[in-house]
Amino acid sequence: MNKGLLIVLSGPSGVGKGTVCAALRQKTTDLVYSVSATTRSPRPGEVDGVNYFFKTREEFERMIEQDELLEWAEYVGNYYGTPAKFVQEQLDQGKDVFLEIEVQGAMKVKQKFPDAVFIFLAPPSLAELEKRIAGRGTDDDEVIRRRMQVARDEIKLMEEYDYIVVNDQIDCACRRIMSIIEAEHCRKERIVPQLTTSLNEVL
Ligand SMILES: Nc1nc2c(ncn2[C@@H]2O[C@H](COP(=O)(O)OP(=O)(O)O)[C@@H](O)[C@H]2O)c(=O)[nH]1
Ligand SMILES: Nc1ncnc2c1ncn2[C@@H]1O[C@H](COP(=O)(O)OP(=O)(O)O)[C@@H](O)[C@H]1O
Repeated sequence: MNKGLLIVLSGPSGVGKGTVCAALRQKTTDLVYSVSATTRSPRPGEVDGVNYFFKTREEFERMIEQDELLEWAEYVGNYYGTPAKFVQEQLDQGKDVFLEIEVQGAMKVKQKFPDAVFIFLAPPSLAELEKRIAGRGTDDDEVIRRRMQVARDEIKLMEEYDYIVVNDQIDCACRRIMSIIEAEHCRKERIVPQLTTSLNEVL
């Protein structure tokens, strides 16, 4: 078992993962956020090394070959992946690491880190999801159509997750995620090994 908690948040495009993560960042100081590598072009305002590490396809494929990624996936025509070294270093230091990734990648993390915590951020409805993707104004009609198609398949995998948080309101979704993390820290599998020293007379 890792010293820190690995928390994986997934959910369909447009459900509000980025928005909820930004709100979580403001409310929590004790989570470390992994920065992914991607071949997608930066959106206005996105900064290399902050939002993503922006890579060419050749650079990304080299990272795959050199086993630098904890997981990776191809999503709507682009590669996305989690740099492994940073995540492992933080977990080894006892830090809780937060990954915001799509569903195929989350399933790969599940194979490598069975004790990670998997949270699915669900939309209140498909109509609301489409409204949010379109309302964001970053994708053309064809990309919106493809993201909605992928979303249907992603929602089918919801059962594979430990927790489902409906993103009806940003603050409520954040509160639920923070409660899940808090509860996971109290799981006996995690806490008993830490208590064996302090409670050694009875344990
Ligand atoms: N597997 C995997 N998915 C990622 C990673 N980073 C981001 N994603 C996911 O890739 C999808 C597309 O991300 P992006 O292009 O930023 O669009 P948006 O999140 O839908 O606004 C989202 O579902 C992200 O959660 C990663 O490192 N690995
Ligand atoms: N709870 C919510 N209620 C209404 N709109 C939301 C909510 N959460 C996010 N949004 C909006 O939905 C759109 C998509 O959110 P975003 O965070 O970009 O999604 P994702 O990262 O999952 O693709 C944004 O315009 C955002 O402001």
